[in-house]
Amino acid sequence: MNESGAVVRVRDLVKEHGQGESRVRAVDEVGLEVPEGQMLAVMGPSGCGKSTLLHMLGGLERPTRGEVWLAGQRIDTLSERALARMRRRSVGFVFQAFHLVEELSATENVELPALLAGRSPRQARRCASALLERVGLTARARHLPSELSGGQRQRVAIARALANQPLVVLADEPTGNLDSAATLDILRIFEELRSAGQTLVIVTHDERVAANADRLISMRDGMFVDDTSLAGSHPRGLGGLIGLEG
Ligand SMILES: Nc1ncnc2c1ncn2[C@@H]1O[C@H](COP(=O)(O)OP(=O)(O)OP(=O)(O)O)[C@@H](O)[C@H]1O
Repeated sequence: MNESGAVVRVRDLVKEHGQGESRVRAVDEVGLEVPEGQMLAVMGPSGCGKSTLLHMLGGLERPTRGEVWLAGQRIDTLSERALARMRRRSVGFVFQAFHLVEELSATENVELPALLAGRSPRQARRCASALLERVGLTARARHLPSELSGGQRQRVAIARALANQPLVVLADEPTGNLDSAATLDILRIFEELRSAGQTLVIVTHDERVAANADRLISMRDGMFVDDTSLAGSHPRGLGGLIGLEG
């Protein structure tokens, strides 16, 4: 956290891809503060710069110009090594295509980031088992990703993103590959995380995902064209959202 109370803070952020004639400004002079515990949804037409923004927030891409701060630490100027360490410890990523390790079971996929962060095998196993229970997948813990449905895979990916108790979860189209029922499961998990005070930034094309957020930013041509608070439009801390076993 910094003095403004923001977990994520960016200033005058610009990202240009390519060179010369083919140069594209994907993010154009953007400023943003995400307070602790906020669930922020980012929407906008394809190619408007949503993923590029998310990647910069999590240190997966460096800005062309501007600053990115995570919990009071400036991250865009870190060395590659320090940046990788920061990502491992402080950011949980969830992608549309899941990106699970196909050779590892659900449990092993969730254990991996905990082990990489230096936890003992026993601690990592305990953490994975608690997280898989949290996303309703205890009964599938030994299954390989290929033996799971899309919704179940994404639930494993969310458990993995939470393994190191990240400062922020960054999700890029988390329901983009899922049917309605699986989308609802993911929404319930995000709601549960929000109630627990987890800071989340979710890039989505899905109105239902956006409607569940505290705040909605609309992007166009690399810029923010709208920033609306949705807090109060739905109750916080909805009970009975567990029971996702399946
Ligand atoms: N590595 C890259 N090299 C060149 N151009 C890129 C690269 N990544 C993104 N772009 C361009 O930057 C712009 C923003 O892309 P970005 O993927 O951030 O958009 P998006 O809003 O996430 O789109 P979508 O909703 O389709 O995922 C696009 O014009 C895209 O073609």
